[in-house]
Amino acid sequence: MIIGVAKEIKNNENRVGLTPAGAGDLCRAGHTVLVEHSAGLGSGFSDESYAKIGATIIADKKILFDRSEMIIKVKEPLAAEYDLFHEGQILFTYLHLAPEAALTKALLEKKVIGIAYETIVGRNNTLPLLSPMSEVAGRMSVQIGAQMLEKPWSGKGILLGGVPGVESAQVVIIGGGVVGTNAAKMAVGMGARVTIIDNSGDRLAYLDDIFGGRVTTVMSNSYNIAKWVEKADLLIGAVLIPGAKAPKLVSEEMVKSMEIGSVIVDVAIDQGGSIETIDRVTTHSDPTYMKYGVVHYSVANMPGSVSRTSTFALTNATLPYALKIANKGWRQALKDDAGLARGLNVYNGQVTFKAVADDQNLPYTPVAEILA
Ligand SMILES: NC(=O)C1=CN([C@@H]2O[C@H](COP(=O)(O)OP(=O)(O)OC[C@H]3O[C@@H](n4cnc5c(N)ncnc54)[C@H](O)[C@@H]3O)[C@@H](O)[C@H]2O)C=CC1
Ligand SMILES: CC(=O)C(=O)O
Repeated sequence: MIIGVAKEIKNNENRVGLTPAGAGDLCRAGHTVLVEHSAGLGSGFSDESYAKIGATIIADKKILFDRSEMIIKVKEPLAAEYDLFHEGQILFTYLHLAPEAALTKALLEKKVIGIAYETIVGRNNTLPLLSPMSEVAGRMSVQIGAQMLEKPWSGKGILLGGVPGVESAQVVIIGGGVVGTNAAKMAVGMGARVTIIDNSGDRLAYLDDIFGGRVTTVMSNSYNIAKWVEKADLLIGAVLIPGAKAPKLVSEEMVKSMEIGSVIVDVAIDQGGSIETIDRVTTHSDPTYMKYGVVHYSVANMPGSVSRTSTFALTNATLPYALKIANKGWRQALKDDAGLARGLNVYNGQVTFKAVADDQNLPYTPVAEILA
């Protein structure tokens, strides 16, 4: 198969879809790997490092897209990229289609085979291609939140861990999955008081166990959320209903109840955001805005700024799937792996992921029908 690794164009998106080692594995399996000129630079990989393992460097983005049977990316395509795709081309990347009507329309019109990293399911119902970036973003959410609480960033001027004789900050995390657990690890490590809110009793029991009483666990309902949002110095949004728009769990009134200079980091922004006052996606170059005196941070590609760590972690997870798709062809690979089949979001002008179809009022075609 001819596989194209495209250079990312999103603001400060420094990751790349494959490391040279990953590209090398695909070349050794007999595939042709085309890498867009300078695609790896943001993650510290030169064109030469890809050329050395047998990949071909392509200077022109359009030629790369025209020649490739499968495009491997990191982020969902932006408007400037829509026209580059062609019918029957496989797109293997994060897609986050539920809140992105224009992108969905473009992929349907182009009849792209869109396999989304974030909806592929692994053993025990895990999300193996989302998890590594959720680990990164969860950890980052606390270091970013800690900085935003500093006065020069319009925060209330408090240190997350406090000091002896002065109380530490209250961190409230809504969603105790991969992002939430990693955020809690960092916040506990920095000495903050930490509360995790989730709607799964099993998950809360697990978190209570692993943190050994160093976090408070709370069942998710609007009463509890309102109570804890009011107390939060740093509020982290980390909920997910796979493939669907994030539920808006924190209302405008709840945000108004927060103290001036408190901080919200809504990691769930890539699925549309879980906080009512998060009304825009921000960028690494302009990451925050103020509403009701509260700092709002809503960057949808947080791991893009710690690109070297993230690119290694992402390729570790995606490569086995990329190899399956390339070796067997997409159809057989999906037939052989029901979890990979859950990644198919669009095919030949049809939406094949139910939550995306429901959120966008579009007709839904089950993957089983496509594979029959
Ligand atoms: N902004 C960024 O750069 C990044 C964003 N993300 C996003 O972060 C979000 C969270 O991802 P993960 O932690 O991997 O998902 P996950 O599936 O591991 O965890 C989600 C948690 O939310 C909980 N949940 C669902 N509905 C809830 C409700 N009504 N109340 C409370 N909890 C609820 C679930 O029980 C689960 O524990 C996703 O939208 C993901 O795409 C991930 C990486 C980077
Ligand atoms: C998960 C995701 O959207 C990201 O890593 O950017």
